[in-house]
Amino acid sequence: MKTVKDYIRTIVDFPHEGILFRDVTTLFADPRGFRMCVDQLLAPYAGMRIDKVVGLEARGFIIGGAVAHQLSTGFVPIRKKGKLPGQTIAQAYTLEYGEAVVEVHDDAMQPGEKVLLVDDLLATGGTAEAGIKLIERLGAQVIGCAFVVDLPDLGGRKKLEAMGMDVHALCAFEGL
Ligand SMILES: O=P(O)(O)OC[C@H]1O[C@H](OP(=O)(O)OP(=O)(O)O)[C@H](O)[C@@H]1O
Ligand SMILES: Nc1ncnc2[nH]cnc12
Repeated sequence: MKTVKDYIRTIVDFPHEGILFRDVTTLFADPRGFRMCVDQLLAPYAGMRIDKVVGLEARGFIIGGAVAHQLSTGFVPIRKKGKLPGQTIAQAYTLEYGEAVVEVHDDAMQPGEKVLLVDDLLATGGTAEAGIKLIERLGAQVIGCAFVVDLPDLGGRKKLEAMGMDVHALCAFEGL
């Protein structure tokens, strides 16, 4: 039987030379693959209190919406700067290939709420770290960080675990 990893395609030299881009669109496009992905992302959190699922732009929205629907929770987007219409708080971060700022609506989570953070891929962990900081600045608590892909050589898992986070990933690719 195919695994989640089997559905993920690798594109060489995208978006820059030297990057092996792990493309989850082929996983999301397959009905068995997408269901397997959502079910496996959720499995470790069975029976736990989760008030909100937070997804990181852009591919984290695809998974996060499906996960939130399955859990019957609300969904909150963390977006790149300038996209959210209401009052926001912002957090800067560095990426594998660049720098950026992410934002969340300042009323999107309440103090004490339990949050599951989801994204397609963990590389340096900069994006997820920025997301965690935004969630914590609103007084909510990250009970888990779930990813489809981990790139362990880029150190994201270690960074998040050093912050005390519980990290769950469905598969890993060695190398950059
Ligand atoms: O662990 P990091 O080094 O922070 O990298 C991981 C992030 O990079 C990718 O998003 P990207 O910033 O390319 O945005 P996109 O999903 O909008 O294309 C990926 O979807 C993660 O969000
Ligand atoms: N190698 C990679 N493949 C896909 N998305 C990424 N985001 C950061 N690094 C990536």
